[in-house]
Amino acid sequence: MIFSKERPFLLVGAGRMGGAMLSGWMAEGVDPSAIVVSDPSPPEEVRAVITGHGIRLAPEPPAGLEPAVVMVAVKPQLMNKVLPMLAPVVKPDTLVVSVAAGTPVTTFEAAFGPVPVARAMPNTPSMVGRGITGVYPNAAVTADQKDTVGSLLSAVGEVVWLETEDEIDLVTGVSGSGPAYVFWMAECLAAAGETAGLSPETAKRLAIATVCGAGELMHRSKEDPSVLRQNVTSPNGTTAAALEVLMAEDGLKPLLETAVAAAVRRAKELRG
Ligand SMILES: NC(=O)C1=CN([C@@H]2O[C@H](COP(=O)(O)OP(=O)(O)OC[C@H]3O[C@@H](n4cnc5c(N)ncnc54)[C@H](O)[C@@H]3O)[C@@H](O)[C@H]2O)C=CC1
Ligand SMILES: O=C(O)[C@@H]1CCC=N1
Repeated sequence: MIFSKERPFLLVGAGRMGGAMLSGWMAEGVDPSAIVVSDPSPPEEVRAVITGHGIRLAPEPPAGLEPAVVMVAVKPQLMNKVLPMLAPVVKPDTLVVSVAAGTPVTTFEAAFGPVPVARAMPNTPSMVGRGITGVYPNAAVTADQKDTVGSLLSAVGEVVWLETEDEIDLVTGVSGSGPAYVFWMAECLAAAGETAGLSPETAKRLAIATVCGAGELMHRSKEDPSVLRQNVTSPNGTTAAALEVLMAEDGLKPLLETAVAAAVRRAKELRG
């Protein structure tokens, strides 16, 4: 890692995403004394992680800090306010990592000069070591810095290096926002079970266990998801009956395509 107590890792914004990664890093044994968090009001559960590990917390980037890495994890709409506050601590060799949807590399270069910038798009399963992050580095990112970003992100899940910055918006639509689609599917499955006549508790329990179990099976199996699907589907059986609805021309596939396209479009709008 290129950061240390003297030249720390500064996390700016420890909310749902920043906090999820921080929790993941603590679980993986990253040195808490090499981390500084700047956030005026982190959520209670993230504050507990910060204080529990004795991580330095400040409402603003502490003056005089010379971070080796700054990770920006605030809302894209706050960039105008946060980047000028960060400018004094970003040194020419500070690696700036942004997880913000939309905000392009040029915004960071305009704020800090020709510094190394890596745009990353993680997701909240990073909290349990099962995230996936797409990363696009600008030309100024050194091999050591790339290694550090790769190690940090792979400590909390998988890493996909991207060839072009435009791909970040696509990653956002698929895996950045994707966990919410899966949670919604679990909610809908539970609601459908309730409509069918199960108690709310049982329907929810069945839906959650099914989504988690199918996810874990897909994770551990070497088979393609389509094979795992076929393994559930007896000819002329119950699954086939349900899949006929989900796989219809106006079924889940076009719906998800429309949903992902909406997320990608929103990511582009957030560029401002
Ligand atoms: N939540 C998610 O699943 C994902 C979020 N992202 C990106 O992460 C960024 C943050 O999103 P969330 O964590 O969901 O939002 P959030 O609202 O949960 O967290 C934002 C944090 O920023 C803090 N903050 C506000 N003003 C600040 C300032 N001046 N200096 C430092 N911190 C400040 C807030 O107190 C809060 O803790 C966004 O840009 C989003 O696009 C990226 C991938 C997934
Ligand atoms: O909803 C959002 O804008 C952020 C980016 C990806 C997930 N959450």
